[in-house]
Amino acid sequence: MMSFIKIEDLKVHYPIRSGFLNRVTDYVYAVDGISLEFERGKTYGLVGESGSGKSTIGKSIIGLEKITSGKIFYEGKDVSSEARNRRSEYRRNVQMIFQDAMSSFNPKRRIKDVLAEPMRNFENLTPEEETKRCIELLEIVGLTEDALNKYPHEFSGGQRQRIGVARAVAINPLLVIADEPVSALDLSVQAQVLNFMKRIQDEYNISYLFISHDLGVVRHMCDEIAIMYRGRFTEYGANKDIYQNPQHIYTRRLLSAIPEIDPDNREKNKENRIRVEKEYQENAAKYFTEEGRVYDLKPISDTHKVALDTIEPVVERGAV
Ligand SMILES: Nc1ncnc2c1ncn2[C@@H]1O[C@H](COP(=O)(O)OP(=O)(O)OP(=O)(O)O)[C@@H](O)[C@H]1O
Repeated sequence: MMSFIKIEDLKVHYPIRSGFLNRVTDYVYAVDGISLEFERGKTYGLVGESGSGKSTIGKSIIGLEKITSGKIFYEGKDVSSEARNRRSEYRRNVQMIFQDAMSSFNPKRRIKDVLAEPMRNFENLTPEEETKRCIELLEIVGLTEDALNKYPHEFSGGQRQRIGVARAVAINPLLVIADEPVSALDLSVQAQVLNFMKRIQDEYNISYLFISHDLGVVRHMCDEIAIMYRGRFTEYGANKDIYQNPQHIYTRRLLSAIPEIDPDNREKNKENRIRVEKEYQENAAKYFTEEGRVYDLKPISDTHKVALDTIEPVVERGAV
């Protein structure tokens, strides 16, 4: 299948300023050379600990963050500079769901206006058509028409997140970036929101870039998964490969840290964790540079899966 969006060697380096003259003294290599392709109807997971650069990737794709270098292609066309233009064709097709819909919605606007905003920006609908579409969207995410005239604070966290999902798909985009869409919700509500996301995906053939630090949720949602560490992918592959046959020591370490629910397996799990941690401590030098950054990874197959023997030390760092 052909990809419709292609990210090529994306870098976002933030300058760190210090001293009396406020000079740039160093950079945060928030995103440090990642490549990714999106196909229709698939879910791509970005996992990694806090600060690994997940949100920065999402924000760069949707044009909220200025990219330092690299390119974004949409249907084969270089849109790297268009990504920041909120009215561009590319931006119409890329929407976002934030972690906390409450803070991303204007509290003084009714749900109808929240939902209709993307339609007003990109489509010429009559007021009747607009209302009809809003009601349809609410129904898809399990809410009723009477929500239209209410304000964001009148809804629970889960309901607001569902409204966020409805808003993101209001104009039928190709890609929705979901940055920790359920992390702020109770477990039972999480499942509900995730199920709505899946249903909408089936209905509209949407692709998701699903950003999360929760490996359980990612396993449930994603077809392909990238494991991030300090701005780079340590490993990228199909869900099954990542969970059943992780190649990189960092991936194995992350997976071994998932709490074991089944009491029968708890002891085995603990032993595994100790073994992986020992392996990690002994071998980290092979996989990370002295500054703790990941060595360059060479894609070896269609799914870009990383094999350890292809990891080579980086000789020269590409600074900004
Ligand atoms: N505007 C900024 N200026 C300077 N540094 C920044 C800026 N935004 C992010 N960073 C830094 O870039 C790195 C990556 O941040 P990012 O938010 O992308 O990580 P993340 O993996 O999404 O983490 P989290 O899960 O905590 O959201 C972090 O070290 C962060 O401190």
